[in-house]
Amino acid sequence: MRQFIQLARFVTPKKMSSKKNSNGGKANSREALRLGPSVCTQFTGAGRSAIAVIGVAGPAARPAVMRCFTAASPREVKPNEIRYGDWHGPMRGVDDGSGVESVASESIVVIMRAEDQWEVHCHGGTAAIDRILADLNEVGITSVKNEDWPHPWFAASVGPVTPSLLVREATAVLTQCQTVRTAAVAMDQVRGALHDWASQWLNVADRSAILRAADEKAGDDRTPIGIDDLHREVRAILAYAAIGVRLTAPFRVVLSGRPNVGKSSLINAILGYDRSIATAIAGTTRDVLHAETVIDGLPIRLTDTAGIHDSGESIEREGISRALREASTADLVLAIQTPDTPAIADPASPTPRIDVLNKSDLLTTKSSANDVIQTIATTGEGIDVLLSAIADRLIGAFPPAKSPVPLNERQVRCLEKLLDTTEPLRLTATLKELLDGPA
Ligand SMILES: Nc1nc2c(ncn2[C@@H]2O[C@H](COP(=O)(O)OP(=O)(O)OP(=O)(O)O)[C@@H](O)[C@H]2O)c(=O)[nH]1
Ligand SMILES: [Mg+2]
Repeated sequence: MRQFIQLARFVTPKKMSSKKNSNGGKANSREALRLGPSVCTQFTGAGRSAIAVIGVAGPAARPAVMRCFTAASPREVKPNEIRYGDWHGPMRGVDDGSGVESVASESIVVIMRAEDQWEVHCHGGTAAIDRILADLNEVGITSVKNEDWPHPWFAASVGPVTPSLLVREATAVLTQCQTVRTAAVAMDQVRGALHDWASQWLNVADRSAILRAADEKAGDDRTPIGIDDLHREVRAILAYAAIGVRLTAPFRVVLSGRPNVGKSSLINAILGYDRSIATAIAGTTRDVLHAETVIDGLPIRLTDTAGIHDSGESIEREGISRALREASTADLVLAIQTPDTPAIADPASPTPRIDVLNKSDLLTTKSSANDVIQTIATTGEGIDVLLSAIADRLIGAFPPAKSPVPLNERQVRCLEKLLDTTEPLRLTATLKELLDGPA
């Protein structure tokens, strides 16, 4: 769709608050440019961050930014030069002769990457970001999702020159990651880890080398890569699928144990604030309660649950069955016990578990158990060791740097399809589908 965008009128902050334009209220920006579609998107991750980056691209990028932004210095904007100034939004009243409306402004930084590619760097809070995007929309710039970003320059600066669907999907996931560790895995895919792996195998399949290799005798140096290698690599990549497809969701860590062992006190000690009610009365927590935090760069959702015991009372029974359900679907269970209350977690359960001996201040003799972490929730003792153990357990499952990792169900399905065939034409089609979607 073609759009009309009015030419920017450059006004200093002082003039912004004046009641009349310098030409007596007659607008000098009525001249309109016929321009192609221009778009904007938020490049930085979801939630709050220190600084947010908004991309603006297209033929209307310059006039749109200039209509909303006044640089501190009136020098001409040059490519890649950082320009500091005020974002005041579109100056209403410029064209209707009523004078210019005074609007609150944000201090921001603008960088022109190319004539039609601009970045606005602003405060990372959602209010600032939403306001700038809304202002850009008002001057005719359309908001798009990251994966729909039509200008390859962002991905091109970090990944393959023409981003494949795979890389665009990774870029979209990257913007949703909330911690450094999860973002690093997504960033590796934006840089082309899975893309390059799939492209290399596509070359091999294209040349029908896989069939030849399958026919070669084992140990023949001329054809070191074959279908078995491909399938082995696919299985290794799929082993990271569980992490890759939920990089944007936190790991679920559930505290489980009998009543009164200190589950709620522990969650409060880990979080550093009183999220959960902890009292001396057994049966205080009756329902499931969640709290999000970050441990060693990993997004974690901690879950406090009702103490598990035989109960005849219906509300408590419901709380206990919810507690058991949460524990059975967790990424990690913290099985809490005390010197006088044993653990109840099922040792045969496949859910990874860390055993915690809380109320270790009540130990009458020193415990020699190495595989149990001792804590005193009420003083915070042992909490740092517990945090390291949680991170170690979860990070252990993380792919090493630069590993190809599938980030969504579509990618996982394509990889699984590769395991179902040895036929080069089908391999070629599936690798192409992995890279760029169905033909
Ligand atoms: N001495 C000692 N007391 C603790 C410790 N941790 C918790 N407590 C106390 O134990 C009591 C029970 O703590 P909670 O955190 O409510 O225990 P809970 O496991 O959540 O209990 P329910 O919600 O009833 O299942 C409270 O009085 C806490 O102050 C500890 O490490 N040492
Ligand atoms: Mg509790």
